[in-house]
Amino acid sequence: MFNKLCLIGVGLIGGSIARAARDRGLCKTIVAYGREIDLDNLKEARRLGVVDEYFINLEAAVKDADCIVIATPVGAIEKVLGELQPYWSDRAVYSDVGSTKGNVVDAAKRVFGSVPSNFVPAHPIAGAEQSGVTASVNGLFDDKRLIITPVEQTDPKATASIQQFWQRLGAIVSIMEVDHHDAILAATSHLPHLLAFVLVDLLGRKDEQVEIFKYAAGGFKDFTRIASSDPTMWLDICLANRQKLIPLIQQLKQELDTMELALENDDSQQIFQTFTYAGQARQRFLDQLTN
Ligand SMILES: NC(=O)c1ccc[n+]([C@@H]2O[C@H](COP(=O)([O-])OP(=O)(O)OC[C@H]3O[C@@H](n4cnc5c(N)ncnc54)[C@H](O)[C@@H]3O)[C@@H](O)[C@H]2O)c1
Ligand SMILES: O=C(O)C(=O)C[C@]1(C(=O)O)C=C[C@@H](O)C=C1
Repeated sequence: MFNKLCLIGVGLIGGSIARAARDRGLCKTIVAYGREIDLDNLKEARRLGVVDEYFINLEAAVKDADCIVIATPVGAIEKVLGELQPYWSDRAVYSDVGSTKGNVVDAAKRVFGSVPSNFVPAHPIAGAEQSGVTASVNGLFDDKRLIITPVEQTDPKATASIQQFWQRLGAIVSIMEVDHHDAILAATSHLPHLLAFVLVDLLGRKDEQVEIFKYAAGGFKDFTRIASSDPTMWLDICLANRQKLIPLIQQLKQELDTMELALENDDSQQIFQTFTYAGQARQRFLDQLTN
């Protein structure tokens, strides 16, 4: 599909894109760009054969690349776009994988005046709590969703090219408005991560934390897996999407208040109804996953 794929940032997601692209023979050459502080990770990416070559010089990295994917934390994307601007090529298609899209589109507007027609914002809804190229895996995107959020200026040909790329990487592609993407993902990804971080923070500060964790098992482990996620990545996501996240935190506080009151009043009906409805709603989610 592409002659040269350049990944700006080759961590869990960038590395998994490279692996899938290689597996499926989608690109002749795959290279990565990183900063000097990323050198160990870049060397590891080369050693593992995830990329053919790595660069700490951006001009050399993007030279002759016909697809450039930004796979850094979302807080770094504006800086990366600024650095890419002098080498921006009309012959290439550009994309990103950031977990939030509004801030990426705003960053592109600030850097370029308007979103370049060959920049196609995208977000794979697949990942893990680990980071770095050593956490990258083959098949991460197989049958997983990927959302593309083109804007008015986006060239339909560039959108089609990124759509085809992700389909051939194994993903199920949807197209969505930027704002809608951020609202949906705030609910199903950003709020749960914030909750997991806050719960473990609360328990981890208690005097009896050693004992608490000693007797914690599956339920706690399942609920808190995502609290092991990278703090920088999640700081960036939560700040970038705070407008959508804050109203959800407020609704959650109300729901917790309702539950507290129900417990105080021994209101079994209210508690049972909530638990039953939640179980049914989760079943609908599971059914959708398998269909
Ligand atoms: N981890 C997930 O589950 C997941 C899922 C979907 C999307 N995302 C999004 O994908 C992006 C990457 O996440 P990840 O999990 O691969 O993170 P990661 O930490 O594994 O990889 C990010 C890489 O970017 C590099 N980097 C950071 N700043 C840079 C800069 N200014 N210039 C060049 N390189 C830089 C880092 O050295 C690192 O190798 C994030 O925007 C994240 O929101 C993550
Ligand atoms: O499974 C995980 O550990 C993830 O964090 C993956 C997950 C999520 O489902 O919330 C995290 C962030 C992404 O933007 C997309 C997917």
